[in-house]
Amino acid sequence: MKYERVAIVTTFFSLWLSVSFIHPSQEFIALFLIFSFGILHGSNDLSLIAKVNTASRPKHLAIFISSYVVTVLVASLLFYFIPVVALVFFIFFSAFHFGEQHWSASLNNTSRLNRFLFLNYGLALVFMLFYLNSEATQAVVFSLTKLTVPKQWFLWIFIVSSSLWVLQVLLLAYRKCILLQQLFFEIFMFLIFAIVFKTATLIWAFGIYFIFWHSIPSILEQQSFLYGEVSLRTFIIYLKSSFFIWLVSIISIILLFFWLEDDAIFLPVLFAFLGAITFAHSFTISQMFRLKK
Ligand SMILES: CC1=C(/C=C/C(C)=C/C=C/C(C)=C/C=O)C(C)(C)CCC1
Repeated sequence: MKYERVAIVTTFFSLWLSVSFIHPSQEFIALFLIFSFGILHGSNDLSLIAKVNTASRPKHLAIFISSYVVTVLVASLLFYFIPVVALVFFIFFSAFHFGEQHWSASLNNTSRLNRFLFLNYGLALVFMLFYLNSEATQAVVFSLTKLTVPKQWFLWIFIVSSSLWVLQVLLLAYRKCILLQQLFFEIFMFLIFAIVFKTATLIWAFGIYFIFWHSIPSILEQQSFLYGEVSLRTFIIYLKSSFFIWLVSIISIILLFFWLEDDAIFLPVLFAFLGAITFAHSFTISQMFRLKK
């Protein structure tokens, strides 16, 4: 069965969970999924880097790995010293990264226009989530930056970016690069996401998209890129090869949690942590898609 169908059924099931479970349970399931599948999908980057650089010399690989580590360090420092700048970059990178993963089956990532579509799709999705959970988002952003972002900003960025991605897909359909049905399907899915985002709490709403529409498809894509097929056998190889980095990430988050005396800033710090690893991760995944085409 195509994974997309599984994701649709799971999304409806998550919607049912959103109405039947009260807040702490939604938060608990979301954090469990983010820590398991969410962190896992970014834990195999070193194998991807090694595969992307197979043709090159070990020196090239070493430079690539060092720049990965430096990017994570610089991003962490940026979150600590200039959180506003870090957050803006983080949202843009994440939006592009979500869009690229979402459209990877239908569009290549070498065309500038397609890359602009990925960015607008991701921005529309992320800002729809923020707008429909504006108070909770404002609270997390405030703890990170000490700034209150007006709710209207979320709405305007959503309106502009969603109009742009719909227009671009219409253009692609006109040029016969994409079927018009796909546009209807994507708009339909956006409406489903809007219902989910409105019904669930911020973290559960984010978790539903991040896990079922981003992390799991990304793991499947990485399995096929690294080991040539998607099967239980290659999933076990994937698990083994990402286990160490996954464990280090989880231990770091747990240490951070105990180190922070104030529980209220755990969520902002978790997002800053995700942010620090997102820059290098999204770059690695882009390289993977580039090579796959
Ligand atoms: C939901 C949410 C935020 C954004 C989170 C994002 C955009 C996460 C992206 C993670 C990625 C791309 C991980 C790696 O693949 C903010 C702005 C922190 C504020 C409050 C709630």
